[in-house]
Amino acid sequence: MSSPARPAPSPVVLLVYPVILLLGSLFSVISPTARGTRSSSSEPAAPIAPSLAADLHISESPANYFARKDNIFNLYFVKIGWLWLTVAFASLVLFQPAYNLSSASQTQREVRFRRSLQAFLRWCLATTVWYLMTQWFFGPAIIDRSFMITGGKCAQALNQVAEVGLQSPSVQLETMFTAATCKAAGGAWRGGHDISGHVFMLVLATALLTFEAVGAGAVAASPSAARESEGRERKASDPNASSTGDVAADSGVGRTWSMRLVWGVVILGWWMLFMTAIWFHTWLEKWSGLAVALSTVYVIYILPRKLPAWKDIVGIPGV
Ligand SMILES: CCCCCCCCCCCCCCCC(=O)SCCNC(=O)CCNC(=O)[C@H](O)C(C)(C)COP(=O)(O)O
Ligand SMILES: Nc1ncnc2c1ncn2[C@@H]1O[C@H](COP(=O)(O)O)[C@@H](OP(=O)(O)O)[C@H]1O
Repeated sequence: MSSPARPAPSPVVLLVYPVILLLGSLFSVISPTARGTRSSSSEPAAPIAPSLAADLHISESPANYFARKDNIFNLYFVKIGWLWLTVAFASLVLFQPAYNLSSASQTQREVRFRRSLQAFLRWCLATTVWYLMTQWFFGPAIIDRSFMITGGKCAQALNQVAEVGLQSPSVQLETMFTAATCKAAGGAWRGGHDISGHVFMLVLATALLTFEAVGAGAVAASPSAARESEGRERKASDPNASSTGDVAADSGVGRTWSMRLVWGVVILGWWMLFMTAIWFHTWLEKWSGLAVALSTVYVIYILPRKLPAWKDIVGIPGV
């Protein structure tokens, strides 16, 4: 039997994302530093080009540490952001009582096993969308494909190929079909609509962790979970049950630190989203990244509340 529905975050919490983007974009327009950086471009100031940061060589003369592409948080947090999300997500499933199979009754085990499977399924769904959008979609990722479909190309690299007169330029050009290969070849990825991968990934990862953490946290705070931990404490005070006591103590530490890890990733993710909103991309590119991420969140976390058949498959965190 599954537990009764618990308070889950209202979809209204998702408003935090447009608010962050709005504040960041407004700051980028109002702040003399941000405007000064942008106006130093040889490109027209408006509309801000998709490859603005690349064109401005921001990392070479940063107006602000967070405007540098090589800032430590970008390199070791956002650029491997899905790994951070995965570790934080896994820590919830491993250490939160909502999922913990040890010292649980048979019925609790069944509920928790189902919850764990559904949590894994939600992670798989989100990972598949992330992967198709940013890494691979039967070749270049969807973000790269949409950029090219809207007229974007690898500008300088194309010129170089033409100037040097390479024997088979078409072969060269085929390798310029992603932003990464284009930039690696010294080209400029410009001309089309470049959905912000950072906005997409940061919104999806932080929203997902928020929904999961609130769901798991609600179970830990519910009366039935409290009764369980009381039971564990009684066993722990029993000298014949010392090993059970160790498990209870371990899970207490794990539970606390998994939540700290999750909220640490979420808060840093929100901060980096704010930085992206200030220093990178056009308004439209930020909003399109946001729209794709929120649509994914809607399907995985909001739709199951309205569609029982879908809820039976993907579940609701903590239910
Ligand atoms: C039709 C069938 C499709 C099947 C698809 C299945 C997908 C399965 C994928 C399995 C992958 C497992 C992932 C495991 C988790 C990881 O840890 S991946 C390794 C860490 N890598 C990252 O976190 C990369 C994150 N970075 C990005 O996504 C991008 O850099 C960016 C932040 C979006 C920015 O992109 P830029 O190009 O720098 O602008
Ligand atoms: N918050 C941030 N901090 C540093 N660099 C950022 C950033 N947000 C976006 N960028 C950089 O801006 C470019 C476009 O990002 P995206 O399309 O993913 O939103 C990427 O450059 P590189 O691809 O040259 O690293 C990315 O690293």
